[in-house]
Amino acid sequence: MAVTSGKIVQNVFVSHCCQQNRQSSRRDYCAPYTRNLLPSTPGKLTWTAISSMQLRTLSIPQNDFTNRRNILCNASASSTVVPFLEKTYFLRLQNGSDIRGVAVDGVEGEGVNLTEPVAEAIGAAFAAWLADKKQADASRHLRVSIGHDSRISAKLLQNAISRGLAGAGLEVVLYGLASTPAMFNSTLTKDEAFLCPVDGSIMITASHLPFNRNGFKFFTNAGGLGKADIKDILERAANIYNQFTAESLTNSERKDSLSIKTVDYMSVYTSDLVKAVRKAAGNIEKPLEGFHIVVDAGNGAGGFFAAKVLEPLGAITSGSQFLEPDGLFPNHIPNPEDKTAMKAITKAVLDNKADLGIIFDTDVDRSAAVDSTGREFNRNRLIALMAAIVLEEHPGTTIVTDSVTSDGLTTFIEKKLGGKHHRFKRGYKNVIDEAVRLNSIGEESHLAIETSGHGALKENNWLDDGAYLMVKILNKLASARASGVGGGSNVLTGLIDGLQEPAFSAELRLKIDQNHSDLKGGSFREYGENVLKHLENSIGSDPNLQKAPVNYEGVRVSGYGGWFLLRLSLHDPVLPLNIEAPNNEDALKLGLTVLAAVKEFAGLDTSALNKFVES
Ligand SMILES: O=P(O)(O)OC[C@H]1O[C@H](O)[C@H](O)[C@@H](O)[C@@H]1O
Repeated sequence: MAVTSGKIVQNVFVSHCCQQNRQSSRRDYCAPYTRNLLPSTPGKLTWTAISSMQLRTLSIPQNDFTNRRNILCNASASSTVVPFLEKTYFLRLQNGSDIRGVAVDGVEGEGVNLTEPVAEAIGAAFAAWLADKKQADASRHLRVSIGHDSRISAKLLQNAISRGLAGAGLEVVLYGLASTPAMFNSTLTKDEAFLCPVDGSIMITASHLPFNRNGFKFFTNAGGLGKADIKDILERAANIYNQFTAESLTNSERKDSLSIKTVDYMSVYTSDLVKAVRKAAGNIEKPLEGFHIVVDAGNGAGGFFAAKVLEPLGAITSGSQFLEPDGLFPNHIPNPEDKTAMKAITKAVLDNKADLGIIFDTDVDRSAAVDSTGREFNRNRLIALMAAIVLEEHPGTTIVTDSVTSDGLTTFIEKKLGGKHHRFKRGYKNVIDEAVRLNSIGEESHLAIETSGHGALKENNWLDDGAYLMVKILNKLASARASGVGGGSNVLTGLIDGLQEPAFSAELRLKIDQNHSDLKGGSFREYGENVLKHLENSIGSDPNLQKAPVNYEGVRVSGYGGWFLLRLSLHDPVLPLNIEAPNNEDALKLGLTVLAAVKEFAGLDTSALNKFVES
């Protein structure tokens, strides 16, 4: 079964797809949606068909529309069109500090908006942004690396974005199937044989999202680009796109002169991981000899970890699963936050009587592990484990985490490990930036980590790297072995002894209906903020509840031996509600408190919470 967020519908192709209604200011026309499932011809733009699903009714002022080039209505192998697109179309592709969109047709209600010409314009826009940033003059050719995960739209988007970059005079280096952290790493690696360091890097991925989505993450040696940079790039892309002509997109002379090279960079990245474990074990060649470690890559890009990292270190990897890239993700969503995914790796560990299981998300910036008894090291437990490892190396250091971490984790970090827990906001970029900020004002921090499985260490240039988190765990196994401590993954399990875990823990996601009249035309964010304000006011007078004295996101409240946090999702029109409590009854009391406060907001879908309190 493919991973989808909606129903898969059959593609229906039509040849007469477009009716230009010159009398109307609302027009049905062929949006520039390409049929992305066809094999790509590098360097060639081919619009072969447009599906009926891709017909859009967009509100375009008549003049703007007619001032643009002709819209060809018979989609066929020879017809290429470049319809005008509003700037808002591009800005809607922004997802926090990433670009994300629908790249593949086939899910009902999700029309393709990340097309090849849009990707080409984004490539050219990144080129212009980078040139400004690096203040490069025309004599210096900037170099950009491009990698991708296993998604079926990867190659088409890679070719399109490469054309945009190379067409702007940059040197493009293709890495093929790669991980997001490897891409950032390529801006730091000093090895001219591999054309490194690059000035900028792009990962084509939509992380753990369904198969039809895709997107871009951008890096320079200063780290991942932030929200303001992405907005800037998308605004530039809109201008560039609207200057494209069908001829400029298909000009083969221009394409032949582009500088696009291919390099096996993943071999550099993986050998760095191998070296890190060997070094930590006292320069032993095979420090994991005899350990049986199974990997589940969920058919994403992380399959390399078994053959290129674990095996050279001496580990047995038989029983590893879903290592082959398959962009339809036929086995489970590659995401350590997903229950089915965690069940799959746990089963693999138990079935194979392995010492350890390791699981990654699609682009390998999230990870989790499972010990030999099937106990999961994910969410708060993964943070506790990493905090224990890092605090052994850096006593007293501050551990920065996301906002949905448990009270038990704070007690563990502060009372058992002697560190400081700084619970910040959700979002890997937020926690990393906060850790960097703390260091800059003199508060030492060595670890920024989320319950989602994202994590970054100061020693690793604050690279958000799921594979490196696992390397730290492997180091612990290897060094315990080197110092004569046996027992496989017991050494890891022992590190989180004393972590208190709630009997009840749940996350409910309450959707905001953006079209609801209660929003009065305002944004979902504004509406969500109002819900939060109302909740905050309503709990003020309840003696059973205490607002968290320090809180950076949403409304976090303790009471009935547990806590809840209601906050706005980073990207979606959703208010995620986390509840932890010592038992179901107390969890219910917390749920009822929230429900009483939010039920009057008609634009908020509280059905998940209703269901919870009724059950
Ligand atoms: O706010 P949410 O909807 O829970 O999403 C939060 C998540 O968004 C993205 O996936 C980010 O990459 C994660 O770092 C973050 O944890």
